[in-house]
Amino acid sequence: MQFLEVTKISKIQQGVLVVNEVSFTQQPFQKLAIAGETGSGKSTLLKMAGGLIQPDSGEARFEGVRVKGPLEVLLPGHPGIAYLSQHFELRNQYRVEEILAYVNQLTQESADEVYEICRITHLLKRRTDALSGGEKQRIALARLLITAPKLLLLDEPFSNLDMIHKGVLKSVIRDIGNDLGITCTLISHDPQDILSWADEIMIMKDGQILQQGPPEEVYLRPVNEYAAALLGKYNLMSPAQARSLDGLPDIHLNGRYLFIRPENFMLVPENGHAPAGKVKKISFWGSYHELEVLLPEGAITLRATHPQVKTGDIVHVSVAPGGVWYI
Ligand SMILES: Nc1ncnc2c1ncn2[C@@H]1O[C@H](COP(=O)(O)OP(=O)(O)OP(=O)(O)O)[C@@H](O)[C@H]1O
Repeated sequence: MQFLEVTKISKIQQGVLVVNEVSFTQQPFQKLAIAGETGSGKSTLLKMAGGLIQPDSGEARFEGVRVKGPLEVLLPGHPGIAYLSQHFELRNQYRVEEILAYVNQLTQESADEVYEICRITHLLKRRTDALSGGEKQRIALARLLITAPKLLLLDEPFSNLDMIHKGVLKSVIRDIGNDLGITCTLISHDPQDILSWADEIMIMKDGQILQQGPPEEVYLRPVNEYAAALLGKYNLMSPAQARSLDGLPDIHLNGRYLFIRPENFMLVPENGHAPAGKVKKISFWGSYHELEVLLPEGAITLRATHPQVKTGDIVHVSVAPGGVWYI
């Protein structure tokens, strides 16, 4: 029996097939992230998995039992599955502790642990109209967690949060998995949110799963340019442009496009093999610099920490072992 098993699930919205026969499974404690361009069907898929949207065909099974859609139950949703929407609402004019007490299904001790994990203990006496967006988000999350779900579906939880609140929420989500033993599924546009967190990434396009695999695999070996672009900057060199790299280890001019992430190019001393190029542009990104280097057959983007070069310099480049993929 699978923890969550979605089989050939589909949804038509206003005549458009927005989720198209999608199947996937999730194991207990497996951190699953879903990425995809806006409108690719991520939310619709998760809501169907959580019993919040009625599928037109196919089904989701949670711990072996079919998840009923909203047309089949009085109160939409599944008691074991919590869904944190992008558009959550907290009722105004209440104190935080009142809102939480209303839904709490845990012992006070366990609820207090949830409040600690969600970093909201200091907010319990506050009124809900006296909270920042990030604080509201964490309270909405705590409110779901004290209903004792086994699976938590997080739909773009980081949107509209600044770096500080985002950092706090990321720690909260990590602790939810580790300390509360709740399995999480996360939708996010931002590669920084999912690459270091997920065990498995699912890339969606046009209502279907385009690629699925561990973060490193999806990041370094995308099936196409769309999947490549979702997870960060990249170089895609046509067979003609790739001739600039002829002679470097691991480079095979096989008529396909060469895919290389910027950090997999390296600046190296002249060695007779490494192609030379002129530094066209340097930009500072905090923990690294990004260089645009003009090779004989086209420009590449590479990342370097503390590069001792300036615009106009001639540099030599190589490719890190395992850093080349062919699309
Ligand atoms: N209730 C609805 N009625 C009509 N169309 C809908 C409805 N809900 C979603 N859609 C459409 O279905 C498609 C998929 O929407 P969905 O919200 O699942 O995508 P998404 O990948 O989560 O997008 P985003 O990242 O912008 O949230 C979109 O084209 C959207 O406009």
